[in-house]
Amino acid sequence: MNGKRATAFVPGHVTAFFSAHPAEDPAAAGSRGAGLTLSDGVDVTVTLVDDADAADDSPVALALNGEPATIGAVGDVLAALDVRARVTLATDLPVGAGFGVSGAAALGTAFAANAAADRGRSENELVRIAHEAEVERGTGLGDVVAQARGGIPIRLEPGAPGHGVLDGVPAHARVEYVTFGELSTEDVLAGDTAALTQAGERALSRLRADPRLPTLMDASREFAERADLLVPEVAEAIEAVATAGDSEDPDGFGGSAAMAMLGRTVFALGTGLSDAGYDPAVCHTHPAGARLVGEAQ
Ligand SMILES: Nc1ncnc2c1ncn2[C@@H]1O[C@H](COP(=O)(O)OP(=O)(O)OP(=O)(O)O)[C@@H](O)[C@H]1O
Ligand SMILES: CC(C)(CO)[C@@H](O)C(=O)[O-]
Repeated sequence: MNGKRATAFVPGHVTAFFSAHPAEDPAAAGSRGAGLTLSDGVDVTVTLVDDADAADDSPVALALNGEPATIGAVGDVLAALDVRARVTLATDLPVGAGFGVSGAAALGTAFAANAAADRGRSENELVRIAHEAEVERGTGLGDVVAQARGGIPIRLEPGAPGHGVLDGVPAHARVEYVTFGELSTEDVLAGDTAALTQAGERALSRLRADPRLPTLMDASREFAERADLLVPEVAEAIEAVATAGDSEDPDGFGGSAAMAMLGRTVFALGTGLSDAGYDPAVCHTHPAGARLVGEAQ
């Protein structure tokens, strides 16, 4: 066992709306759209494994909150960096429910493997490697670049650094969320995305004209309906938050909830879900992007 290890933290990311932009080159493929990065995220620890200790040819043994798991993009990132490792993910976020856990796992693995194995790659190179892996696995299009940036990212042009262009909504907010279950990103992206992309482009125009959080939330609600992605439990919660209104909310965000893409998840600003009688998880928008948090021999 080599034992060298490093840990990275990657914020969660809920997409408020998006349009899909496939391309042959995975670095050029991606999405336009906007979302919130979250202080709830994923701690990714990469521990190097000697060739002699590896049980088989696979570059990775992955554990998610202590249980064995498979996230294809993680193995692809290690292969791209020519690293064999054990990867452990620790997170409070639900998986497969619209929080970008697969993107966080890929990006955190890139940062931590580069540090543990001293690969000498730059941040843009590591973001590109993670983005390509995520796109090729069909588990996300824009989460990685958003999670590398932090804040409230607007994805103006799709793709990895060198292709994509990012902006942001200059704001900070308390965020509440409730998850009713998973929605497969792979299935939605593999289907017909024409209506979704039209709705996503419209939402982006609205946010570019008025880059404020209430507009982001409103554009997100309209997108979910137009793209026909709204699921009944989420629609009910959005309605309940709107009905509970804004009188109790010191941040002035009362009544504002939307659906996280792509999951059976509702997120709200301020105290929207608590005011509506739900028992949400609570976090904040995250001011910064993915970062290394520790290295050890
Ligand atoms: N316990 C688990 N539940 C769901 N998916 C899991 C689990 N363990 C591993 N996975 C893998 O994690 C990945 C989840 O990716 P998916 O893109 O659906 O969700 P996500 O990244 O959490 O959210 P988003 O919808 O924002 O992309 C898949 O590759 C799936 O195979
Ligand atoms: C496709 C997606 C909604 C999956 O979470 C996300 O990666 C995005 O916004 O591109």
